[in-house]
Amino acid sequence: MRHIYIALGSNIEPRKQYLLEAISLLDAHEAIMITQKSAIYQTAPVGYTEQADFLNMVVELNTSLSPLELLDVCQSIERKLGRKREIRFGPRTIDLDILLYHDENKKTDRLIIPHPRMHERAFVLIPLAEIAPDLFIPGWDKSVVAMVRDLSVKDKKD
Ligand SMILES: Nc1nc2nc(S)n(CCO)c2c(=O)[nH]1
Repeated sequence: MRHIYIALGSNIEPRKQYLLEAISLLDAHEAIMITQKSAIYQTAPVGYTEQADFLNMVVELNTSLSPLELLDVCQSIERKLGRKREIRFGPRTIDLDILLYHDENKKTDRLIIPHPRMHERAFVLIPLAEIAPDLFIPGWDKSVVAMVRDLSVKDKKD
């Protein structure tokens, strides 16, 4: 089965509501079907640390949309939920990042898949391992996968 994974994040209240609304907007799209949702994890900000904690999660979906068509839908949901791109890595109402699109590799000025920073982000890897424990991620060794899978059990928030 071919799968697509999207990471979601929010650190402007009401964070959980923004996550749930984004998922419902994705699932309401006629060409998108959400097939799995991770738990929601509260995570300390990485990169730009002078901001509030995030709520993060990952969803698995199937779609007939192309990667760029899916990106257009994600960006329209971000706009609809009030995403303002003031500070590049700053606070946001909602963030939707395409992580993996089947086994496609794509590098354009709009979209790079697999997501170029997913391998260094526990706030992505832990929810992803929770819903796709057997996913083979190039560049990962088994010990990392086992550690991340253990963490995903311990750190679930709800
Ligand atoms: N914990 C955490 N830190 C982050 N830093 C940035 S930028 N972001 C936005 C990622 O696109 C996050 C995030 O979603 N979660």
